[in-house]
Amino acid sequence: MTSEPTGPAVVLTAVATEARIVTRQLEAESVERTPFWHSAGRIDRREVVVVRMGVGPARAMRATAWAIDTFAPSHLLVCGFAGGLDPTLRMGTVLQPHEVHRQGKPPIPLANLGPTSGATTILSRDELAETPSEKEDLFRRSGCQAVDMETYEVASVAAEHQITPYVIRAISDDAHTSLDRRFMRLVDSSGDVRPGKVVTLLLSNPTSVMGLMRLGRDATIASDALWASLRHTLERLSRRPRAP
Ligand SMILES: C[C@H]1O[C@@H](n2cnc3c(N)ncnc32)[C@H](O)[C@@H]1O
Repeated sequence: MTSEPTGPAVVLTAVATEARIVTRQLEAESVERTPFWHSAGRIDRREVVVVRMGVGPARAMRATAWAIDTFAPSHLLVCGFAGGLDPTLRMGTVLQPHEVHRQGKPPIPLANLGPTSGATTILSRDELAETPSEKEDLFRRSGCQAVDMETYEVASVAAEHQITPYVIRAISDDAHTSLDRRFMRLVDSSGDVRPGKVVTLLLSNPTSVMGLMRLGRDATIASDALWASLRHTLERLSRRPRAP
């Protein structure tokens, strides 16, 4: 039996929109921008640090190593969006996968709060899964219900420190939806929206406003569901040290 770790719960996010879902609920004490944007404070009296890793596996590895070294977290959580691969999953569905997969590597188990309805797995890859046919193909080959770009690296770095992360992801683009690459360029590598790029896109392609509005609506549905699930998880964590 190890003694209960005293550090904060660290919530790892990729893009600014994901971080904001948590920071707007945080009684924040501090915000720092380097080496990774992070905000420390309290949610329901629990110490929480929200870290913005940026998008993709390389940043996820560096941010996870840095967060573990810096905060000695009592719990590590990954919170954000995912693409749906299973065609029955709808926009805003929240998943707490029990295992993360990556092509050519062994699956890594994830922490779970008690029995969940059905075993869910998530696939991490280097790129976005953009079109319905690409998602269908990934679903057939991997069997995973959802896809993202950071969870595998977070879990593998955490495992080196004997930590098993909790992963909470909401479907922001389901298996029937195409993600428009132009919209992803509106976000820089550290997960910030680039306002200049938004204006350029709208001027060069006025119809893109429809896509932007849909993206905004989908993100709102997913955000509300994600926060509800994260809060519930944080409440239940208080009775458990780290992870099984
Ligand atoms: C865009 C951000 O949200 C996650 N994400 C959301 N949708 C997808 C998708 N279709 N493919 C891959 N990653 C996705 C990634 O993890 C990334 O950080």
